[in-house]
Amino acid sequence: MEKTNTDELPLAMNSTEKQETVCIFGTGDFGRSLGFKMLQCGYSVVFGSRNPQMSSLLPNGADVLSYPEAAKKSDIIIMAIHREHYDFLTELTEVLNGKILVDISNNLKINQYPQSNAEYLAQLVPGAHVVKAFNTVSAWALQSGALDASRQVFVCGNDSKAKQRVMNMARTLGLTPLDQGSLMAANAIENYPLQLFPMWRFPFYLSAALCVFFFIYCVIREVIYPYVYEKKDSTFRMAISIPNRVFPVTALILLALVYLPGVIAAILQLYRGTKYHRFPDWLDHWMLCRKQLGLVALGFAFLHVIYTLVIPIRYYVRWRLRNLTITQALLKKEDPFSTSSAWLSDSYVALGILGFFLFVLLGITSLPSVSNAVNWREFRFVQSKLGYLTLILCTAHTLVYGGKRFLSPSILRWCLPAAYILALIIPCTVLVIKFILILPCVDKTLTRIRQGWERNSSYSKSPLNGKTDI
Ligand SMILES: Cc1cc2nc3c(=O)[nH]c(=O)nc-3n(C[C@H](O)[C@H](O)[C@H](O)COP(=O)(O)OP(=O)(O)OC[C@H]3O[C@@H](n4cnc5c(N)ncnc54)[C@H](O)[C@@H]3O)c2cc1C
Ligand SMILES: NC(=O)C1=CN([C@@H]2O[C@H](COP(=O)(O)OP(=O)(O)OC[C@H]3O[C@@H](n4cnc5c(N)ncnc54)[C@H](OP(=O)(O)O)[C@@H]3O)[C@@H](O)[C@H]2O)C=CC1
Ligand code: HEM
Ligand SMILES: [Fe+3]
Repeated sequence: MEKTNTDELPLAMNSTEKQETVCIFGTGDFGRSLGFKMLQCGYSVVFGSRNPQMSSLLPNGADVLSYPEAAKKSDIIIMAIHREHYDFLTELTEVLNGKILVDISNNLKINQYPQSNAEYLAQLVPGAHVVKAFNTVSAWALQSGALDASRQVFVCGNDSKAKQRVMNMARTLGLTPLDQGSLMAANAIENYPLQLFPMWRFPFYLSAALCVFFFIYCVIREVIYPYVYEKKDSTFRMAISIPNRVFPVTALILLALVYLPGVIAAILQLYRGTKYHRFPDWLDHWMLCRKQLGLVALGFAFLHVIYTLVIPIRYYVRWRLRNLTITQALLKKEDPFSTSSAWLSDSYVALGILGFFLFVLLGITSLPSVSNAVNWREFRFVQSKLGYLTLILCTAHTLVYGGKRFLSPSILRWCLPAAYILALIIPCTVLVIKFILILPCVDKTLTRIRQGWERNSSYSKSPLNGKTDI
């Protein structure tokens, strides 16, 4: 067998091999935790410190030397120091020449400095190979082993051999390295741990805006309008009746907004006749947060279901039923049974239940443990095909709920239609466009565009590239 190259180190080190020595600059929280983990994983660790004698609490088995002495012991040095203290490294440029310097630092604010910490380090020590890594792992998690949320390590650097070594080291520590390219990516990697739920922000604000809008809308229609015309106090509706309109309406609109970018993208591709043009930024961003939009929608659907379950125990509902019965008894008048009403009522509830079941299924498949267990086709089947079926069922649930009242002018109050009519606009639009997109003639063109065919390109017509299917 050939000699093992350290650049392609196996996942765990072979016990017959000499232990690889890693130097860690800084004996603070992160340096100590990383050193402890590295010793556990079979590395030999040398710390560099300003006061080698004073350093306490260091893991057993690690050596502590002065910074220049420690640097000499290893060709890979982890900088567990804050950026603000990097300047002393300029005095060590000679000993650091040709070494791999791993920058693990984070800042306190996004884009705090014009230059990323890793690029600044590379500028301070031009002879070294700087690799950015480990900044998304917390010192606490490294020591306690609770790495659930932070097993991923983003790595970038200009020297691919140096980067490979750091990635192998991450794997040996039980982490998952993700190559992010050259050192130019360091800025994004440094900003990453400072972001607060970036993908959730748009769905969160959007759903909050929808809720506020529909709440005010329903209060105007169902509280202020009866008060103005009948002097009736309906404020109690704000506790259950109105939320049970606002939440399902928001859920339905958000669900439709999950599938709207897909149809907009398809229309753009058809219009441009190619898939090789970038989508506008807003569409890209929207596509990327569909999962979060969908999960927020599921949350609102859950609220609707819970609010619906309590309808029979509400005082107002029981009072109305009792009164209706007594009035009918007094008048000796009976409502005839209406089969069509029974059908309408049962159908809309059944459609709601089936829609909710598929909605939950979509939510379950988005759990990483489930989505990792299905292949790409299965995932797409559930998310795309069953997703559309969910949208159809929920839209039908609302349409049938509207039923006969739909077109009657009595549901307009101050010219305002019922909230569910507004809620149906986007879902119906998405479903109609989707229906047009899956018509065989349109679908065929779209499929060809998505396979790389271009309407206005002489390249795609060339028999040489094998795409002669025009
Ligand atoms: C509760 C819930 C949970 C969700 N969880 C997730 C999740 O975990 N992950 C996630 O990504 N989304 C998730 N979503 C969002 C959504 O279900 C998916 O993004 C879904 O794939 C969107 O479907 P689409 O048909 O619009 O997809 P798109 O991928 O945008 O496709 C649009 C159409 O183009 C076709 N198409 C797309 N790309 C190609 C191609 N390269 N070649 C040929 N045809 C193509 C498809 O067949 C489809 O008909 C979730 C939604 C909900 C409601
Ligand atoms: N703590 C964490 O969870 C994480 C930290 N990081 C990053 O790791 C780096 C270190 O963080 P952390 O260990 O928490 O910080 P600490 O303040 O605990 O440790 C920093 C160490 O830097 C050394 N140092 C070198 N020069 C100086 C100087 N002039 N003044 C002060 N200290 C100096 C010191 O070691 P000595 O006294 O031995 O010289 C000190 O212990 C930071 O860049 C941080 O962003 C990244 C991810 C997570
Ligand atoms: C177990 C599943 C479900 C049941 C039992 C159910 C039941 C109901 C009931 C009883 C109503 C009438 C409420 C009222 O009279 O005020 C209603 C309305 C409505 N439902 Fe559902 N539903 C379910 C799931 C869903 C889902 C998943 C959605 C969509 C995301 C949805 C969207 C709506 C909408 C938009 C309305 C109209 C709200 C209004 O303006 O009053 N429902 N549902
Ligand atoms: Fe080199």
